[in-house]
Amino acid sequence: MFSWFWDALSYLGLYYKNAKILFLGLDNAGKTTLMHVLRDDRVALHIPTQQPTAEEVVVGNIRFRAFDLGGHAAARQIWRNYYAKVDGVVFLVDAVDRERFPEVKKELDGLINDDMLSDVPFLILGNKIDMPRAASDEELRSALGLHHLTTGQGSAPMADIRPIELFMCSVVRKMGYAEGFRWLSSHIQ
Ligand SMILES: Nc1nc2c(ncn2[C@@H]2O[C@H](COP(=O)(O)OP(=O)(O)OP(=O)(O)O)[C@@H](O)[C@H]2O)c(=O)[nH]1
Ligand SMILES: [Mg+2]
Repeated sequence: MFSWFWDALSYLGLYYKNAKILFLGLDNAGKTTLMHVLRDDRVALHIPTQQPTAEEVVVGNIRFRAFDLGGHAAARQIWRNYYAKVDGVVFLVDAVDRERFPEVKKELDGLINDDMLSDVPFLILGNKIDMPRAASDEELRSALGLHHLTTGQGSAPMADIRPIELFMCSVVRKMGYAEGFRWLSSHIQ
């Protein structure tokens, strides 16, 4: 209802949704790099994240409170502490590191099947496509078993279906993730 009104406001940059999103994924996937590109519009060097950090970032018409959680095995133990009242998950994958695809799949399956996240949209970002060896969209879908899980890149709300979709990107080249965030924002109430 009145969607033209909200569209007009967001066009003018006057209306922001507020959303809590989590940046998850294995260590070295690019979560902190993405966080800083969104916040400062620049690529900085990062050491592996030890302590979770929260930042306010604005993408399109959404003001996100984004939580950057470490991805190494010990850090994954505390991911669950952040699941309450989450509006969206951004799950980053290093598309170059094929050896770890099984480990990625295991973690992603665990998240997708977690009761606390059962209504939460998942934006999966296949990162580092600036590297020539990076897996293609198709290869990554196969490796992660996404073919029967993803719900399409359209923005139309789907009744009773939890949105999950893969977008390929390069955070350092600032390519691809904006489409993903636009998709995610269209699925956050
Ligand atoms: N080639 C390439 N490298 C990237 C890209 N994004 C991130 N990286 C590199 O990947 C490495 C890991 O990035 P981080 O952002 O620290 O990864 P993280 O997911 O925060 O890792 P943890 O904090 O350990 O969980 C860094 O060397 C980044 O420069 C990208 O789009 N392309
Ligand atoms: Mg990090």
